[in-house]
Amino acid sequence: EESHCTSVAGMVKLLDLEAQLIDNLEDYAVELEKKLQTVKRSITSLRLENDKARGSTEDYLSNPLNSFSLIRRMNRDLITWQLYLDDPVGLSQVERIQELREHMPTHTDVEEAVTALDRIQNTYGLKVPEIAHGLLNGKQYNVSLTVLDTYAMGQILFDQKNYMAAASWIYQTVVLMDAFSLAAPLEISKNEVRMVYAETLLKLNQLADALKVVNIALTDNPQDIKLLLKKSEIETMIRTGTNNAPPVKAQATVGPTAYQVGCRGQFPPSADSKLYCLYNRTTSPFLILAPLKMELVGLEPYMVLYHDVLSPKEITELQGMATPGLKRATVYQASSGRNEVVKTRTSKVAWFPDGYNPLTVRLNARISDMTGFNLYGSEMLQLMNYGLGGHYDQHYDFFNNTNSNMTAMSGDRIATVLFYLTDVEQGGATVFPNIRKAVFPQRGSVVMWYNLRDNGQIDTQTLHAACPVIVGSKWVCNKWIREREQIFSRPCLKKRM
Ligand SMILES: O=C(O)CCC(=O)C(=O)O
Ligand SMILES: [Fe+2]
Repeated sequence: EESHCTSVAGMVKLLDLEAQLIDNLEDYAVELEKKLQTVKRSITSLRLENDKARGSTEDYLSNPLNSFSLIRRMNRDLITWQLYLDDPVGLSQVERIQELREHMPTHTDVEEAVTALDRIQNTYGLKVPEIAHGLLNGKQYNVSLTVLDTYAMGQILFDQKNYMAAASWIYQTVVLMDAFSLAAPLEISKNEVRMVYAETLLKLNQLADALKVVNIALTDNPQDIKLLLKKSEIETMIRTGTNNAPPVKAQATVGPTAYQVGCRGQFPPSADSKLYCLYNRTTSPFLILAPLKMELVGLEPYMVLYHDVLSPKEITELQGMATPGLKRATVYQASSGRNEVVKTRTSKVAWFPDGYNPLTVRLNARISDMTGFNLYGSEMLQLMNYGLGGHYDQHYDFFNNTNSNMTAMSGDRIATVLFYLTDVEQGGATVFPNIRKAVFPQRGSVVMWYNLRDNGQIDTQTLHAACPVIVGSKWVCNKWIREREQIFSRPCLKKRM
């Protein structure tokens, strides 16, 4: 599975593909036009001859040449016409669509895109009508959804049994239908949508509302059998107090979770006076020559932010290196002992060995300078690009030492270094809900934190997540540093727990 929507860079080729589809449709129109012109031209000359004859039928037919010609064309030409009309237009274009379909997004891609948009809505507490009109998290964009978009959202959320969300999107579709006129073959009927809306309300046990919707539809189409049947079905349900839908849980009215608050940029600013900014000239000798702007973000866990670490040229080179090889990111699953594609991490990644090229060598040297860690035995550099609503749900980067096959060689992930290659217009923060810290991507900056405590134990305060991107193409470069090589630079300290 290609999983198109999980990286912005990976979706670029879709636009190219769409252009090919449009060209193909145009070729089809040209073919159709040619045939149409042929038919029209023949009609003119045929009618001319026929009119002339009918002006003086006897005279016309007395001439042997006329009557011969009439007999001949009504037999032989007619057969030719029949064959011509029967010959399908644009078969090669129809075949071309079939070929192109292989590279097109699948139903699974659409489902993933629906889930992503729903995720953006939930995480940031957005309203469906606002999204539909291009108002995203308080910012108006010059783009809006069509009724086909909102209808697909509703239908697929319905199929996923997310009836609450489905109802909002289908209601939005009913509302939008007054303003939209769809052209064949893509038109949908208002009745069909109302019927689906009623069906969704039934799933939510809102019988009276469902009946109202059916009644409104009936005023437009009093004779519609399906609607009449639905009406009596709902009336029976109301009378007998039965509904085959399972009871719905009341929508929780609790406020946003700490994670959601963080994603929305609503954690209070830190009042800790031990947190400050400085030029780091000490972590490694190189920093005496080239000190780095450092901001202490937190002490437990230790977390720092470096600014202006990557140059625009380096960023462009990194993106260029990664783009052709981007693959859906995976997560280590303890249950299977393998790395697997999961719904909780939607991005694409490309891995680069330390000595891949001069840039990776330089980058790794810079990581050592910033952290004081020896990277021998650490994991490869990961270059990641997030896509539509791309995120990484709350997780820890450490394996936890019970997991011996991943940690046997080089130990656990003592620290994480995360470079931000791009600014993200909206969303996409890295959030630490337990310590109530959120780091928003800034092109060229780096966040680094310790996943293990001084005594080598895992630090559960490092729980973190990549919030869904709302608008932007979020690129990060990640390095997971392993603990074994740090035995002398950061020995386990028994006394501090
Ligand atoms: O992209 C981010 O903001 C965080 C990524 C992350 O946590 C990870 O890759 O482990
Ligand atoms: Fe992480």
